[in-house]
Amino acid sequence: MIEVNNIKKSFGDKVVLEDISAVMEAGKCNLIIGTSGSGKTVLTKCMVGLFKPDSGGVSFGGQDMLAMNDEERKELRQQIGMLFQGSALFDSMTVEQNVMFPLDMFSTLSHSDKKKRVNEVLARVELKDAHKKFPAEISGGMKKRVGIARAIVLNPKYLFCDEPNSGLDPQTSLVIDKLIKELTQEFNTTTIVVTHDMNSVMEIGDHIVYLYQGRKEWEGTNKEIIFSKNDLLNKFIFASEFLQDAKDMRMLEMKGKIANDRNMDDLLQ
Ligand SMILES: Nc1ncnc2c1ncn2[C@@H]1O[C@H](COP(=O)(O)OP(=O)(O)OP(=O)(O)O)[C@@H](O)[C@H]1O
Repeated sequence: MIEVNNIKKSFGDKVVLEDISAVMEAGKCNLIIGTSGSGKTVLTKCMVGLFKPDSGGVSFGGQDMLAMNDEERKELRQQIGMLFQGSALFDSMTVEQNVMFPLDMFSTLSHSDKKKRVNEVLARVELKDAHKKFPAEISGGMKKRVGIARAIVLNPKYLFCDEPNSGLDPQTSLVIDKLIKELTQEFNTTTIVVTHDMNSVMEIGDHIVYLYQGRKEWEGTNKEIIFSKNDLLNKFIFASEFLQDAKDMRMLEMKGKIANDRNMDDLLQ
C-alpha cells in the first residue's frame, strides 16, 4: 500500500499539486486520471521520489519515504518497477539485454541465473522468440511487453505504469491492460497506472483518483464512476456525446433492473 499525504508542489508561482492525499491499495490497479496538465505525472514523480514535494509526504508500506536514509531509499527503489511512457527501451540493446538491465544494476545473481530470470519474465509476458531482437524490430505492443518484463524482473512490490496504452490500438491496449491486471493480482503489487484511457478505467480501475487542475476532485471504483454526480468528472469521462448516450442507456438499464428486482421481491413476499 502507498499513502500519499497532503502533497503540495509548485514550480515557481505555479501551483501544480494542491494538498493531495490518497491511498493506493495493494493487489489493486490504482488509476490516476485527469486532463492534460492536471498534475498526474508530477504526482507520480513525487511518489517515486523523482520530485521532492514542497510539503506532505509518501509512505510505502507505512514507511515515510522522506524519513528514509540512503540505504533504505535504495532498497525501496529496487522494489519499484516502472513502465515508462513510450516504453523507453534502450535502442542499442536487444530485448534480452533491456530486460536484464535492472538485474545487472541491482542484483548479485550469476549471469546464468539472470538469464533464467529474463527467460521467465519474457515467457510470462508471452514474448518467447524476441530475445535477440532490437526494439526497432518489434511492434509497439511487443515493446510494451518488454517494458513490462523489465519492470517486473526484480519482483517489485510497487508497479508504476505511465500511460501504458499510448500509441496502441484498442485491441492491443486491452491485452496490455489485462496483463497489468493479472500481474497485479498474481504478485500482489500495488500498481499505479496513469491514463486518459476510459477503456482502461472500466477494465482495470479497481481504484481511481481523478485530478483536476492539481486537486483531487474525486476518488472511487470503476463501478462508482459511471454513477458519479461530480460534474467535472462527468465532463472528463463522458467527453463524447456517444458516451453520454451510453451512460443514459446504462442508467435506464439499471433502473429497469432495480424495478424488476423489486417486483420479484414483491412476488416473493
Ligand atoms: N519540471 C517542471 N517544471 C515546471 N513546470 C512543470 C514541470 N513538470 C510539470 N510542470 C507543470 O505542471 C503541470 C502538470 O504537469 P503534468 O505533466 O503532471 O500533467 P499531466 O496531468 O501528467 O499531463 P499529461 O496528461 O499531458 O501528461 C503542467 O502545467 C506542467 O507544465
